[in-house]
Amino acid sequence: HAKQEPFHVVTPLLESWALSQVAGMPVFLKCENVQPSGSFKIRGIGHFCQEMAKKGCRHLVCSSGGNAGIAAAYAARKLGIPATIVLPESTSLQVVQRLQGEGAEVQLTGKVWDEANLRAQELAKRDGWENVPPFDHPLIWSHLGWGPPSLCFSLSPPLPRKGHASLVQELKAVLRTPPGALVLAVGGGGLLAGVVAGLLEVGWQHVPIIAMETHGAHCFNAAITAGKLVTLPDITSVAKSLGAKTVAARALECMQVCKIHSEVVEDTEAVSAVQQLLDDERMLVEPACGAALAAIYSGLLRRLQAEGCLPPSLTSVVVIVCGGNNINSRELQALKTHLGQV
Ligand SMILES: COC[C@H](NCc1c(COP(=O)(O)O)cnc(C)c1O)C(=O)O
Repeated sequence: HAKQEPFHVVTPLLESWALSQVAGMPVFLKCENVQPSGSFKIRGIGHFCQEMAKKGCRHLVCSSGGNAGIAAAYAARKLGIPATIVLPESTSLQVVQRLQGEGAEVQLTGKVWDEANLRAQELAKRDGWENVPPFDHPLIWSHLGWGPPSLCFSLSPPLPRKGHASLVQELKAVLRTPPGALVLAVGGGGLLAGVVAGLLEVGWQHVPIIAMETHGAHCFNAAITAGKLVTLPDITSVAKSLGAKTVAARALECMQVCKIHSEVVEDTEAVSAVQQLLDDERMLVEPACGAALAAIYSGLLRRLQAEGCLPPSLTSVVVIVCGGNNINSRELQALKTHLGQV
């Protein structure tokens, strides 16, 4: 096999004057919203699909809240492999049309991602298709995960970073010195696991991570509080792309490797952050991404510093703008009306 180029692109790291004013320190935005599939997902999903194609996979099936599905459909088209994407019935027409535009077959089933995932697993079993996990697999993070992260990440040879971990390699190439903190959103925990893999790889495992969720999709925070994996009764947040009811086990294991602050914001704060990023930087992202931005816009970062959870002065903070396709101007207006934000 000739060396296959990854399907993701190197994304801009934008120093945001507006967000730096709000935070009182330099804020860098890692703009994963400009990935070809509309979110960071293509990093891990693209790598997974390329590995499956090498093994002769003949049909991909992926369950998704939308963005992993679009990444899988995009990768499948590039690989010339048929793809079936299974999503919750609440999936927007915009996402369904994008998936069909990528040539994928779309099946809508269940109220939340977990139910769509059961259907995808059935199809994979019945038809011998390869199931592309949206967040819970070492190839998505970029590692053949066996044993605790500290063991498997340190023992393995320094590989060219693939998967979601490739994002951290790009941060190192641009920043050279580590940021004071790194902010990201958590749904099933794949982005978190990939970023931790990348931080270990570049020797930045001491950089604190602020792991953001919205209330009603806070499966990671609930697991930390319980000290074990727990399953939320339902997903009640508007940030449907964070809508996994149980976080990946690897996300909890990452607590042993990096300093992770798990924080939960309200839907109103996440949607308000979406609006503020649009006004400040002229980029429109999903409420799932707004959850990460709310760490700055809601004053949470400053609060963590005031409470001594973070150093009082930080050289900089990187926010992963994860992007997402489940949004447009009409949907943003509908969300604001639904949440009582004029
Ligand atoms: C139900 O959905 C899970 C997954 N979305 C995950 C997701 C996340 C969280 O990433 P994770 O923690 O799941 O790796 C953040 N930001 C955006 C825009 C996302 O789409 C999906 O698309 O299937």
